[in-house]
Amino acid sequence: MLLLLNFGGLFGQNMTPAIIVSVETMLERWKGQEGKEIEVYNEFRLLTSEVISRTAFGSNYLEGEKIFAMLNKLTILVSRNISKTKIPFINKLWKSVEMLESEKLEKGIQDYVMEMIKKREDKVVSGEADSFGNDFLGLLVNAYNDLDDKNRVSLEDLVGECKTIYFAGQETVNSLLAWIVLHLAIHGDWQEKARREVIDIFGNQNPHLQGIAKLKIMTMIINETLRLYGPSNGLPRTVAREVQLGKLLLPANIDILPLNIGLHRDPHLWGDDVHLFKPERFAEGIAKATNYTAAAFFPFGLGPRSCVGMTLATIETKIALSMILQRYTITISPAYVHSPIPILTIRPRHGIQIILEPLHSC
Ligand code: HEM
Repeated sequence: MLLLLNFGGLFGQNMTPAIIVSVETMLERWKGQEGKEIEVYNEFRLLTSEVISRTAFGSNYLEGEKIFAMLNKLTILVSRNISKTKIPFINKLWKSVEMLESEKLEKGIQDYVMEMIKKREDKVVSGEADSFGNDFLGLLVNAYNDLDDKNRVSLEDLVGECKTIYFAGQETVNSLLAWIVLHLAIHGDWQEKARREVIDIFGNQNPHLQGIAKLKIMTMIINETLRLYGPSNGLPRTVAREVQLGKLLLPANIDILPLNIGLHRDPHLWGDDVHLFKPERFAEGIAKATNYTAAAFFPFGLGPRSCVGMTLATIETKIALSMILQRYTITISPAYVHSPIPILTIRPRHGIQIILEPLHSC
C-alpha cells in the first residue's frame, strides 16, 4: 500500500528526540532496581510501544495501551490459527469461539482508531489545529478526508494501516532488543566491546544520529542477533498463479510460508558454527558475511514489500542499547529459562530475566 511506503520518508523528520525521551522514561523506571532481577522482554514492550505511539501517532503509550492489549490478544489468536484450514462457506454459518473473539477484537481496534481520527478532525474543525498533523496518523487522516474519490482511503484500509504500524513498529523491535540483551548478558566480551565503542563515540552524552552511523561493533551484534533470533521468521505469501519453484510446482491460490529463519541457520551458507553467536561474521559487512548471496540474510524482507520501518528499527535499537550500556553492566539471572516460541515473532516464552549493576553511581 502506497501510504505505508511513505512512512519510511516520514523518518526524515528526525525521530531521535522522541526515542531518547522514551528510553529515558524506561531508565527512570529502572532506578532503584540495581542488583535486582528485571524482566526485559516486558520492559522493552513498554519502550517500543511508547516509541511507536510518539513517532507515528503523536500520543504516548498510556493513550495507546488499549489498542496494544487488543493487538497482543489478536496476535496470539492469529498465530494459533495460522495453519488451520478455513472453509469460507462453513465459516459463514458457524464460527469457533476463537473466531468470535477475533471479530470482537477487530471491532474494538476499529472503534479505537475511529476515536483517534475523530480527535484529529475535531481539532481542525474547532480551529485548534490548522492541519491533521504531519506524522503517520496525520498522513492517514488527510488521505481519509481527500476530496478526490481516486485518492481517498477507505476506513477499512485506514484501520488496517494503523494495525500494521502498531504491530510492526512495536512487537519486532521489542523482540530484537530482548534477544540482543540476552546475548550481551551471556557474552561479556561482546558487551564490553560494545560499551567501549559507545563510550568512545558518545562519552556520557545522549546518542546522536552522526555517532549512531559510526557504531560498527553494535551493527555486527544486531545483525548476528537478527540472523539467530530475527523477529520475522517467515514471509507469508499467496501464490497468484501456478509457478515452478525449484523442484516444486506450486498451484495457484494456495498460501505458503517461506521461512527465512531456515536460510539464516543453514550450515551450507554459514558454516558448522551456524548456531553460535559470533558477531565477527559481520565484521566486513553483510555482503562479505553472506559470500555475496543476497537471499542468505534478509531479516527485513526483500524486494518491493520489504520493511518500511527498517531505519526506525535500527536507530531505536542503537539508541536504547547505547543508553543502557552507558549506565549498566548486564548479567543473566539464574532464573532465566531458554525457551523461544514463535508467536508471529520469536518470543521468549518465560521472558528474559537479567541483573543490572550501575557502572558509576548515577
Ligand atoms: C527489527 C525490527 C523489524 C524487523 C526485523 C522487520 C521485518 C520486516 C519484514 C521481514 C517485512 C516484510 C514482510 C513481508 O515481506 O511479508 C516487514 C514489513 C513491514 N514492516 Fe517491518 N520490521 C521491523 C521493524 C519495523 C518497524 C519499527 C516498523 C514501523 C514503524 C515496521 C513496519 C513495517 C511495515 C509497514 C511493513 C509492510 C511493508 C509492505 O507491506 O509494503 N517494521 N518488516
